[in-house]
Amino acid sequence: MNEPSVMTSGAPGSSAGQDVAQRSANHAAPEARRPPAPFPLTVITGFLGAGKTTLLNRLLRDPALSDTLVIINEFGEIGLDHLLVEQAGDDMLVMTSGCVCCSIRGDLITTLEDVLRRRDNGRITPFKRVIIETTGLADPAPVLHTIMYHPYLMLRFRLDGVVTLIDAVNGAATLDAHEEAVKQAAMADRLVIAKTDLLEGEAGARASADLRARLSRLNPGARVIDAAKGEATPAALLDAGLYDPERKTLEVRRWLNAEAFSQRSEGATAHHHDDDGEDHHHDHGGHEPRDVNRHDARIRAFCMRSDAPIAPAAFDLFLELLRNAHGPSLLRVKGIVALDDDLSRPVVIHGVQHVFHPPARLPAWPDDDHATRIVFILRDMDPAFVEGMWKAFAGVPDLDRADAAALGNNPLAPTKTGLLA
Ligand SMILES: Nc1nc2c(ncn2[C@@H]2O[C@H](COP(=O)(O)OP(=O)(O)OP(=O)(O)O)[C@@H](O)[C@H]2O)c(=O)[nH]1
Repeated sequence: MNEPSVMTSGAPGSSAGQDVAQRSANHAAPEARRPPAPFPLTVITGFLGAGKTTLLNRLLRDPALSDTLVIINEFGEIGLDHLLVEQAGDDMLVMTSGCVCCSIRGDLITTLEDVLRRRDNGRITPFKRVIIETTGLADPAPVLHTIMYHPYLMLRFRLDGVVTLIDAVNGAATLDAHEEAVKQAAMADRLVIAKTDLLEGEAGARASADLRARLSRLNPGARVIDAAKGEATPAALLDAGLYDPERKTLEVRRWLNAEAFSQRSEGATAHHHDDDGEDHHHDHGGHEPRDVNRHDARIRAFCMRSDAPIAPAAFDLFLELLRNAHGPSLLRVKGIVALDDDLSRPVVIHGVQHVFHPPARLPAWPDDDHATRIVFILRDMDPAFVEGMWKAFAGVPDLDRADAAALGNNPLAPTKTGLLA
């Protein structure tokens, strides 16, 4: 059986290539020594009034979610949304101490630790899944960081996915006006458009198609779902993570969805879909915001593909540099990477801003394509910069750029004993 916790186990900051196969082998250990499987955790986000509570209400009526614990975060003193969610009691927690992206992060840790303790001690219904509904103003990143980085929570929870609600009527205006809304859409695994039933006639159909196209440009890898058409089912929204509990396998291809992104390959002419939806065979350099969708113009989504395997140490450095120097720009990074120490066993990576799961080694490639593929959703960052950095660390020759050997073995670099030593 494959390791279900591939993306959630291991210590923060550990180096590339932690061995999933080895940890899978641990599964042969007696039942008592097995760590409990981590609970899938879904984050539902979306701007104020987008339809989060309505969707949650509908989902909770489905028997597939009967063992779900819901945590609702409220902005402000009094939580009201729990009055709207029809199912209450043990399975529902309302956090009222503030916005999830600011003061509440510590509270979220305490809440999650507390529910685990109560569950482990048999004091609450044994939930099998957790859904967090964030306030409409929330940046989803800190919630994701909580379970990707906290040493205990990352053992007990695995991020199943981020579901972002967008209002079909006000969504475009909200995206124009609020950068947070764009970030929520760019970070999603599933994009749910609510209220399409309120759109009428040809103009409505056009507005709906425009919104879909805009969301797909912002976040090509996320599936777009129409709630009013009944598409927002548990099957469509849940189990969006790397681990497929149904098949008990790692669904790397589905999770990565690299095919949905425009590709940038080493040696090829830079090529990506820009925010205006046109293909461009050149780069725009600094990517200054320049059109009406000024927030969208800051987002760049692309897949970097490389046939050159990289040394584990060089890959660690590449990730470290990206994380430390450009963390705020990395809205979402997912990838499968060929390391040159073992070409048959790639590593998977997953990052949200400066927080990355420890890279985890897979027992084998998921398909015949053995190239490195990393999908990036960047804000205020040029894809060409990331690609250039990759080429430098992977040792891919490029015009006007020092290669890895030159970077690491420069005879003119200062030494302790001076240049003539
Ligand atoms: N017609 C229609 N109305 C909807 C739909 N989804 C939500 N609504 C309505 O939109 C309003 C806001 O929905 P909520 O589910 O409360 O939105 P929310 O995102 O939880 O709102 P906040 O918690 O305030 O951020 C409510 O009046 C809902 O009845 C939909 O698909 N169609």
